[in-house]
Amino acid sequence: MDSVDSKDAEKAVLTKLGGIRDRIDAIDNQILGLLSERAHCAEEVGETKREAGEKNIKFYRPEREAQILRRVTELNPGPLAGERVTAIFREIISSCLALEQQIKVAYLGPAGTFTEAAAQKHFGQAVGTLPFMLISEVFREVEAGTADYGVVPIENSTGGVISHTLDRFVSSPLKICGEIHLAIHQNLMNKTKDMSGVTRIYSHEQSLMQCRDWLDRNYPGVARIAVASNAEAARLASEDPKSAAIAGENAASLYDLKIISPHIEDSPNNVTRFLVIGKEDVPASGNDRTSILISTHNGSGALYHLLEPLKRHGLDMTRIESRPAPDTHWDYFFFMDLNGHISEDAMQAALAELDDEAEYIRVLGSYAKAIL
Ligand SMILES: O=C(O)C(=O)C[C@]1(C(=O)O)C=C[C@@H](O)C=C1
Repeated sequence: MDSVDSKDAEKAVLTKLGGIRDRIDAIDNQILGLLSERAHCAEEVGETKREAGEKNIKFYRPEREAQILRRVTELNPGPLAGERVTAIFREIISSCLALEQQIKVAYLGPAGTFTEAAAQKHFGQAVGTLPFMLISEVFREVEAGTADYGVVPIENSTGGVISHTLDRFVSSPLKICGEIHLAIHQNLMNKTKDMSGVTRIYSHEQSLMQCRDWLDRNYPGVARIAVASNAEAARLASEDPKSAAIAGENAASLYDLKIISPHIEDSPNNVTRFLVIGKEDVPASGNDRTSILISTHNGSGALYHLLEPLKRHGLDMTRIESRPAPDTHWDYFFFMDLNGHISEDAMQAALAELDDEAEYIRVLGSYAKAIL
């Protein structure tokens, strides 16, 4: 191609791009107009809720949000992935909710942890988030009303259950208002991107466990040091060139660290489940889970008697965990997750029978199942 031809070709590309960009500008104008219209609707919803003057007005409606997100994901014609569409609509709803009320969400910190990422995934960027260093502090802040909701980890697909969270439910009056599933990607990071002089790798014990095989293969001689959180690990690595950290991308950008090896978790399906805790009961969304806390007398067939009514009423139990009771009165508490909502007939009938059978039973919450 001579230079005249190549100039013509370049011009043609620019003309074509210019045309497409004009279309994008026109679409953006429409999106902006529609966003503004939606935001006005949210303001109207807020005013209507205020006018209704209920004592405990619920501006945040997790069941409604779940329905919206499921609907748009189902309708999504592509080519954007469902997960991307959900994330975009989450932010729209988050910004609309902020027009109604500024809610505060406490989470297991510090900033840069996966729990922060989970809180942002669920509530969007327009809510105020407050980090606390202990799971019990997150519960306390919500119980005291300093925060409206809390986000705490409950289980990881590799590391198992987070017993601090389960145990806290035994003494707390709080309810479970939602769940969040977050794909966890662990990354090896340090200040220089050079591992030659590194003698220590810091991380949370759960993260070290999730990367154990990878570390055995790649850094068998480097000491692994468990610290309070991944973010703390990143902070330590940012202050010491002889150390590295295993943490999420949030922590890398927060502490200005460079990622040496991304996605080093042993299991490609490494997911952590988080719970949203609050003071309210959540109405049914159409695809819900119910968590209960139950204890029974010790004795032969005790657990069978708890499970039998569930089977008879056709309820699926998706998880059962046992924890020792904090006093000697009962031996064990069981945490059960059941498919369905407390307002459904089968659930009510089964729980009424369990109430007769059990020493103690409490519904921790019925809430929408996690969305993407
Ligand atoms: O439908 C409501 O109740 C609203 O407040 C509107 C809206 C939304 O933007 O769609 C905002 C916040 C709620 O958590 C749920 C939905």
